[in-house]
Amino acid sequence: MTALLEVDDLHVRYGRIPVVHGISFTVPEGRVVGLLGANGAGKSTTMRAIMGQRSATGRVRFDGTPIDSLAPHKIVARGIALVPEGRLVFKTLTVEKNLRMGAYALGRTAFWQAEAGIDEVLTLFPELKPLLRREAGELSGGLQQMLALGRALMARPRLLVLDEPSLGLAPLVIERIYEAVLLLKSRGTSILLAEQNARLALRSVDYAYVLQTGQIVEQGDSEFLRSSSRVEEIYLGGDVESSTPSPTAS
Ligand SMILES: Nc1ncnc2c1ncn2[C@@H]1O[C@H](COP(=O)(O)OP(=O)(O)OP(=O)(O)O)[C@@H](O)[C@H]1O
Repeated sequence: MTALLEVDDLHVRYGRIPVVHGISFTVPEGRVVGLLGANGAGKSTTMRAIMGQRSATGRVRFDGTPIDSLAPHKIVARGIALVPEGRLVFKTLTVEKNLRMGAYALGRTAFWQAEAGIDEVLTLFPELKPLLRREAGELSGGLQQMLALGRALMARPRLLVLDEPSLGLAPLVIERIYEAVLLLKSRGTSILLAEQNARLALRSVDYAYVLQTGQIVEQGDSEFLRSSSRVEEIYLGGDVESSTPSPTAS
């Protein structure tokens, strides 16, 4: 299968300190690929480097074309959208304006003609519909995460890069976010998903890479990784299968 995203020998430093040490991985078209790893493993740094937000060495190709020397807005325009860790919605703008801002990556006209995209996002997250005129900062963390995901989808990306979408959210909300990931997957959206919570991610990914202190230490399909002692050792100290989040209060 052709790789939509190819990352080859990526190195990233913060000042003099190297934090990503020559990692290589691919995201095939239409697949959900996980970057799993504990806190500080280098997942966000890798995603920021792909998006051109951190300088790095190595090669990043998207749809066969190098993107590693492009400015962030050009990378977005090529068809990659990032949902950053911590959501980062525009808190003082309304929900609707936030969504329109996502379409802005496609040009000024797209900002004003975003109705079809907004309708699609509301199909995915109907909970946002009554909140379109509310300021994003008034929303709960879960709704802000839905909005952040919706805003990224407004750019009609060919690749969605999701950084820890479950972070800090209650189990019921996490279920909703992952339902949406599975729906997007069923529609053929290609996704690169960073998750600290391996048990969650392994329910959605086709294939995943395990990062530990900036290096890939394990990779495989979800079935393989569920039974990997390496994954257990890194995250769980227990059974990957048996610990799915329970649907308690949000
Ligand atoms: N702005 C920064 N300046 C210096 N070091 C940083 C910076 N951001 C991250 N780091 C360091 O880089 C390493 C990788 O961090 P990164 O955020 O990429 O990890 P992560 O796997 O995404 O974890 P998390 O879930 O905490 O975001 C860590 O050691 C972290 O302390």
